[in-house]
Amino acid sequence: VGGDVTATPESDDNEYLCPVTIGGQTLNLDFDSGSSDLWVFSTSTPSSEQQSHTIYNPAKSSTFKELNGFTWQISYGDGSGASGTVGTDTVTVGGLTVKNQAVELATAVSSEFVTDSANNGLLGLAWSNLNTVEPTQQQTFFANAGPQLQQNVFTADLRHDQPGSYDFGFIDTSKFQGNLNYVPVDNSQGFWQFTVDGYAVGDGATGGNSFSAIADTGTTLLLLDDNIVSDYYSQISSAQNSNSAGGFVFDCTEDVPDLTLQIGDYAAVVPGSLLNFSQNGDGTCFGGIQSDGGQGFAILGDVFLKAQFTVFDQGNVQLGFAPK
Ligand SMILES: N[C@H]1[C@H](O)[C@@H](Sc2ccccc2)[C@@H]2OC[C@H]1O2
Repeated sequence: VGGDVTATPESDDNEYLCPVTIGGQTLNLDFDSGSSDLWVFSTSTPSSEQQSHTIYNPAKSSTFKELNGFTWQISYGDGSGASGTVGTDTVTVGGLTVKNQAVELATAVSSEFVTDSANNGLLGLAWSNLNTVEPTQQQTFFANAGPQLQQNVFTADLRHDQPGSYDFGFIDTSKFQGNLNYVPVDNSQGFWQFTVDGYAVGDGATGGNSFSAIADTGTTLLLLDDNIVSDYYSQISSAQNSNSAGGFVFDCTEDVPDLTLQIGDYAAVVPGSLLNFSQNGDGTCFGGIQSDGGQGFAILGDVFLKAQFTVFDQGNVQLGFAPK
C-alpha cells in the first residue's frame, strides 16, 4: 500500500500545498518535514481568523473522536504558531489511509496563518518526539502509516513553479537520475538531521568545515551559516544584506553562481537559477540563500529540495538524495 499526492507551489514557491482528506473532508495542507503536528483550521478556529480558509468540521465526520482534555501548542522557526484541541479521525493522503490519526484543531493561529489563505494547516513529517500534544504525545501520519508501507519511506519531488509530488511507501525511480546517495540521520532532536561535509560556490573548490543540517520541506529558502552566506554573496558584485528586504539582495541582471553541498560522496548542486529566488520589484532580486540566524544547524528548505529527489527513510533512519 502506498500514496502519491501532488504538491502544488504557492506564488514564488513560498510553500507547497497537498490535498488531505480528513473524515471525508478535503483540505490543502502544508507538508512539513520540520515539525510533527497535523493541525487544521476548523470550526473551533475563531471566525475572525477563519477568513477565506477551508475549515474542517468534526461534527460532520462520522469517524471523528474527541481526545478529551488533550491540547497542543506549537511555535515555528519563523515565529509563527498555533494551538488548540485534539481528536482522531481517518486521514487519507494520495490513496494512503491511516485510521485513528491524531488531528489537531486550531483554536488560535498566528497572523502568518490567518493571512495565508491557501494554507489550511500543516501535516508534520518530522519524528514523533517533536509532537506537541499533551498529556500524551501523538504519532505523525507517516509514523502511523509506516507498518502498512511496502518501504518505510516517503519521498519529496518539489519543483519550481510547477506541481511536484510526495510519495509514501515506495521510491519511483523515474523521478531521479542515477543512484540514490544515502546519509545517516540523527533524529534525537526530532529532525531529519544530517552532516554536510563541505560546500563550493560556483565552479570553485569544495572547502569549509562540516556542519549539521536539517531537511525541512516547510522552510522556503536555503538557510546557512553566516560565513558561508558571506562567502557566497562575495561572488555577486551587487549583493548586499538589505534590512528592508529582510536579507541578501542583488541586481536581477546578475549572473548568480550555483552552490554545491558535499554530502558524503554526493555533490548536491543547487543551480544559480534557483538561487535567484524572487523579484523585489525595484530591479533587485532576493537571494535563495539566507542566514540560518546562528541556530547551530543549517536548514535545507525548498530551494535546496527543488534541486534534489529526496528519500526520507523512516525504517533505516537515513536520507537519500539524487539529482533530477
Ligand atoms: N518548518 C517550517 C514550518 O513549516 C513553517 S510554519 C508556516 C508558517 C507560516 C506559513 C506557512 C508555514 C515555519 O517556517 C519555517 C519552519 O517554520
